[in-house]
Amino acid sequence: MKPNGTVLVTGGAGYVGSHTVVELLNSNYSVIAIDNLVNCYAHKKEKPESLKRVEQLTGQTIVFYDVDIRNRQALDKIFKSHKIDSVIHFAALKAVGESVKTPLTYYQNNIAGSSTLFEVMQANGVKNVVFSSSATVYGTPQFLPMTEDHPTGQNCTNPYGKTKYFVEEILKDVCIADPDWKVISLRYFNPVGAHESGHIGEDPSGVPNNLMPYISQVAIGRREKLYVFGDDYPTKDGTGVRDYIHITDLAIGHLKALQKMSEPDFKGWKTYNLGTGQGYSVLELIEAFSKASGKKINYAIVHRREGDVATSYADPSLARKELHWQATKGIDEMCRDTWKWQKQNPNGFKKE
Ligand SMILES: NC(=O)c1ccc[n+]([C@@H]2O[C@H](COP(=O)([O-])OP(=O)(O)OC[C@H]3O[C@@H](n4cnc5c(N)ncnc54)[C@H](O)[C@@H]3O)[C@@H](O)[C@H]2O)c1
Ligand SMILES: CC(=O)N[C@H]1[C@@H](OP(=O)(O)OP(=O)(O)OC[C@H]2O[C@@H](n3ccc(=O)[nH]c3=O)[C@H](O)[C@@H]2O)O[C@H](CO)[C@H](O)[C@@H]1O
Repeated sequence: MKPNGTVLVTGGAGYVGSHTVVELLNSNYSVIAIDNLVNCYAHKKEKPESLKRVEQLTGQTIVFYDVDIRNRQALDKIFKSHKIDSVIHFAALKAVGESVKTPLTYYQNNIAGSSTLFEVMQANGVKNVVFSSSATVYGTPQFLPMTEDHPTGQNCTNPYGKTKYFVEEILKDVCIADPDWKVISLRYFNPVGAHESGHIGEDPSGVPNNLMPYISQVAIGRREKLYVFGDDYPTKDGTGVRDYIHITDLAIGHLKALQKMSEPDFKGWKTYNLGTGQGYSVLELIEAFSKASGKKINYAIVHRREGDVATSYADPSLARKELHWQATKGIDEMCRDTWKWQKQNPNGFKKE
């Protein structure tokens, strides 16, 4: 075991999980990753490709279990076979549109799955957890920039967003019932980019729902053009404005949360925004990506996407003050690293 202890990472083979595992290994944590492979690529059920790449990058080994967080017995066995100090809980389904069509699948996976995980943790005396939440819990912004005390839950327009809100509420109640629990919920704004090596990155299956991977697939020639969802918003150029954050900055935020929870006076439930505090429009992102890649990004303006807001960006000052965390990478690095990953892996993790 390494000096900083052992972290169980659920959903460790996914986009945010794999980048966080790199930073954990590089910072003297031992890692046990679990994933049910529902949204990551594994050749013939071997260790997921993302984690194999993380092992190559770090020169270290990751203990991996192909386990679903809803499988109580399998989880319990893992907790009984290792001395686990903390959990970082990424495992979830995350496609907004899909969640509207199949809400029960989302509630089952994200809420029942999380509550099973917390029960097994409690039974095994592991009571430290960092939870992957999202700015989506704020719903339509009532003021900007959004601080952590912005109301949550009221305007969550889709089941995915509600699962994040409900799991936060569950964790608050767990902390009230048992003061030994230490919980940090990190509300991510818009994670983009890739590890600077280009070895790991975001690998959406099918047509990307999110802007950055879509732009990047246009640049590499996998898609003909980007559809810009609306240019009539009350923003600088009429297109939607978001707070994009580099995935490595986001990953480091999880290490800062673990450090915070290890302080002797830390107790209960806390939440922090992870964003840069800076908003960029769709057209600005297209321009930055064009510059980084040297490619023209073809696009067409189409109607607004249902459920989208005009502008969303964080007030990240609480994380700066209390976690001593601050985003260090700007939009040019986000585009540069996305492009490096895309160029080196035109088909993502799956070699075709
Ligand atoms: N990427 C974003 O834009 C974003 C923004 C805000 C919040 N989040 C949250 O961060 C977390 C990680 O997101 P990501 O972008 O890495 O997604 P991802 O899909 O790349 O990673 C999630 C991983 O969890 C696994 N998984 C899903 N359900 C599981 C289950 N029942 N048991 C075990 N493994 C399971 C998937 O196979 C996948 O590898 C999620 O909770 C997501 O909701 C992501
Ligand atoms: C409604 C929705 O899906 N919300 C999710 C999406 O938020 P966001 O809608 O903030 O992220 P996104 O990357 O889907 O869109 C960013 C901006 O790009 C625009 N855009 C996006 C794709 C595209 O093909 N064309 C285009 O114009 C979109 O209208 C928005 O103004 O992703 C977040 C994580 O990063 C969260 O998971 C949100 O819950």
